[in-house]
Amino acid sequence: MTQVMPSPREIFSRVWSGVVPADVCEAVIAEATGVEAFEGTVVDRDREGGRLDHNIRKTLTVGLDGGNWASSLIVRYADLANQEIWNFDVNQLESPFSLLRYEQGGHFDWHSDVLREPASSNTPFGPVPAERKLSVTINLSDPDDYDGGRFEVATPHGKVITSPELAARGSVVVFPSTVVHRVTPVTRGTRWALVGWLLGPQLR
Ligand SMILES: O=C(O)CCC(=O)C(=O)O
Ligand SMILES: [Fe+2]
Repeated sequence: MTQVMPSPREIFSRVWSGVVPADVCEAVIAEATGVEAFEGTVVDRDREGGRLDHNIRKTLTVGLDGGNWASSLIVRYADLANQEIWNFDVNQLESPFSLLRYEQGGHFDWHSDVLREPASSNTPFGPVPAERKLSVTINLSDPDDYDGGRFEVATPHGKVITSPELAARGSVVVFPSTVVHRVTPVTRGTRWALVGWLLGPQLR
């Protein structure tokens, strides 16, 4: 029987289980030390910087500059997944990227990450509007340190995909930024995640 390869459009995420060593996860979390965390906002077309809405999102964010060493983790896995599956035209990491902390009750309801960035002149394409095309999450916490806080993806047909292998500390998930996803409420402890987005010229 011949196997029919799925279209990249039918592949909603690429997961690596436990690939980032625990001491590296610790070192990433330590980047938050002494940096002020701000409450994550949700997109509001009428308000620059978005708005707070704890029904949709309750996270604490530390912004890390694109030059921070941890960016190489995001870029590496985005690049691997992109070569393997989607082959999107991406050319830069959004800066700053995010170190997220979910305390008890922290969650991030169903959303996509699509965001049109203002025209930027530091791309090889000159001053073109950039779009988020690939999203990356790295699970930095030990699964023993929290309950809940599961990352899930929804397909366009409404099927929810939970990847149990993502629970292992140091697991990575890469997905097209258009893919709808969520993080279920943390019911105990603290969950840390490193999150970043690869940008590219506007889709046309
Ligand atoms: O915490 C996560 O794993 C995902 C966070 C997220 O979806 C986002 O920041 O857009
Ligand atoms: Fe997201």
